Amino acid sequence: MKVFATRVIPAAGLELLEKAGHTVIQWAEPRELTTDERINFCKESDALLFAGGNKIDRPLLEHCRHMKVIGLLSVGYDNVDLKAATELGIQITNTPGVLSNATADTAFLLMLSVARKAFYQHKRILKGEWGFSTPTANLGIDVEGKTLGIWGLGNIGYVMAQRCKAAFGMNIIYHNRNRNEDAEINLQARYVSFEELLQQSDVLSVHASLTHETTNKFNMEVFRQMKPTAIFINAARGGIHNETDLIAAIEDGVIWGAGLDVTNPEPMQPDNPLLQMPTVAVLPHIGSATLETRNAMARVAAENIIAALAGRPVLNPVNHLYAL
Ligand SMILES: NC(=O)C1=CN([C@@H]2O[C@H](COP(=O)(O)OP(=O)(O)OC[C@H]3O[C@@H](n4cnc5c(N)ncnc54)[C@H](O)[C@@H]3O)[C@@H](O)[C@H]2O)C=CC1
Ligand SMILES: O=C(O)C(=O)CO
Repeated sequence: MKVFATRVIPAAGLELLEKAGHTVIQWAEPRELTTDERINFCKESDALLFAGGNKIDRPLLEHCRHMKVIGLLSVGYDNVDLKAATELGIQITNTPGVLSNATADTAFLLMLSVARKAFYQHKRILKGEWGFSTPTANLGIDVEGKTLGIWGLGNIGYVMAQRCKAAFGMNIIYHNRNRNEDAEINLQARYVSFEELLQQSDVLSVHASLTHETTNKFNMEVFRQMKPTAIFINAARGGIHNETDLIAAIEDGVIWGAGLDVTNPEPMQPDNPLLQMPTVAVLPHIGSATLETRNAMARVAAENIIAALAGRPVLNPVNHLYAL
């Protein structure tokens, strides 16, 4: 059968699909597909492997109603209208677990980069501003022994907490939709209210999915409840924080700084004021972008598609999550 991939996909996934007898058509041009191109490819294909691009909305899904499955090359499913897909009988699958380590590593990298103003110091060197150093110049803040607050303690949040506990003996608090017993037992994580999370966290790392509940959650009213020394990390989705409020919060000293792997919109424009701030580190959504992880994600996405096309149950369905 014919599988259309919206980008060139990692070899591990391609090989699995081809070994299962499917023909994979990959969009290899360095530009976004037009709406008509997307519709035409979907009409001609039996499954879609969504590896990036514009939202899979109801109008596109109407052209995919003959498909058994759309496999996402991501764990996030906020870019799909799950309700429409479910109503049209199309299974949507994602790639949970295999990308947790790489994404948590990115959050960890951002945390240290902000605490030590690393991106800013790098830019100073590039501009020939190494200059005359003194004992009171270039000071960052320690994270050793401080309190890490995780908002959304699922797969990635757990690994971030684990890494911060092991490396820096950080005290872990969290707020989530449900309690996480593993984290409470193994990491001595303490469940707290959202308000307490804001008040107690020295580093607050966001790992919840983007939903109608989490959109714009971190706004000025929320930043004002945080410590003036707090570091805000978002390696989940840019829509969870309000960028205008984040800029103002850092400029006005409401919080210390921010590390972002995700922005709203993406890409962030080069003249964005966040990019000039000493206590800000921004990455271009590379959370899961390691060779090993992207191959693992491609394998999972391919296995889901192969199962659905063979009439077997898929491994990672997400249709049921649309009401959350
Ligand atoms: N930067 C990047 O490249 C990547 C970003 N992500 C993002 O990270 C998110 C999390 O991924 P996983 O940890 O694998 O998902 P997960 O489903 O294991 O964890 C998400 C957690 O957030 C919690 N949550 C959801 N809504 C909440 C709310 N309103 N209040 C409190 N907690 C809430 C859930 O209960 C769950 O425990 C994904 O949805 C995706 O958007 C994922 C992978 C890579
Ligand atoms: O998996 C996701 O949700 C991503 O953002 C990219 O890996």
